[in-house]
Amino acid sequence: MIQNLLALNWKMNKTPAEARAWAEELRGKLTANDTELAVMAPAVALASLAAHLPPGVALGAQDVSAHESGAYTGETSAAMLVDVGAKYAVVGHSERREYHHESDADVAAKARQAQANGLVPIVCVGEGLDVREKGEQVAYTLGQLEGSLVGVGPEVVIAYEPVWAIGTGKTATADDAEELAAAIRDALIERYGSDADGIRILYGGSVKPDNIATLCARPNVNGALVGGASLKVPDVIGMNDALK
Ligand SMILES: O=C[C@H](O)COP(=O)(O)O
Repeated sequence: MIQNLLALNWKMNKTPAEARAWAEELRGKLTANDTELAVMAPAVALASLAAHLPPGVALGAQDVSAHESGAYTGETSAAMLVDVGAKYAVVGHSERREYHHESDADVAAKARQAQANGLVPIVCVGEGLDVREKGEQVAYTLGQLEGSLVGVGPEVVIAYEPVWAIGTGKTATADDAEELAAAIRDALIERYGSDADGIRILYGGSVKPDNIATLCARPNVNGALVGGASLKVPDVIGMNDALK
């Protein structure tokens, strides 16, 4: 049995003070279940969250540099993220791929750097609407996965996020999510053999308290990467409770 991961991606929302208020509101409201909860916060809010998150809630970054250290203005290294208490780093989110032109090779380099420093990369893949309309979502997503995992070990989380479902209110059906998650699982088994058994595959794209249970009930979907619904504590409690 793979433990579900509820990964909250705040994107570019919440100042450190707002992050602290969110963490304090969450305290005492979380009921124990078998789901791991993790917050992917803006880099400047990580220290504040590390000090105020309820025990057991993990911390993550939304990106990480592909470089160890040095003259890379504006970047944050994996070692810095580990030092501030992060366990996870999202890499290859579709917004990074689109707005920052990150290639699969860039994503793989970031994932390798994360792993080299003890961070677990959450590698994002998923097709756009044009690909989906042509029915080529499986081949496209597996191609992205292959390129994004070059040299990357099995200590990884995969997030399948169809771009057409992100922030649009359009959710993939549970069948859509499972189709891709099962294909991703097969590719991971081919790549890692039995080491792939525990790899979590998340679904992301307009996940909310009222659809998360259905999406994550499928055998190959082991949690969710949530954007919009991660910002308000009652929604987070609702999603966490729905995964019981
Ligand atoms: O990282 C999260 C995804 O981009 C999904 O965002 P969303 O839940 O706002 O659709």
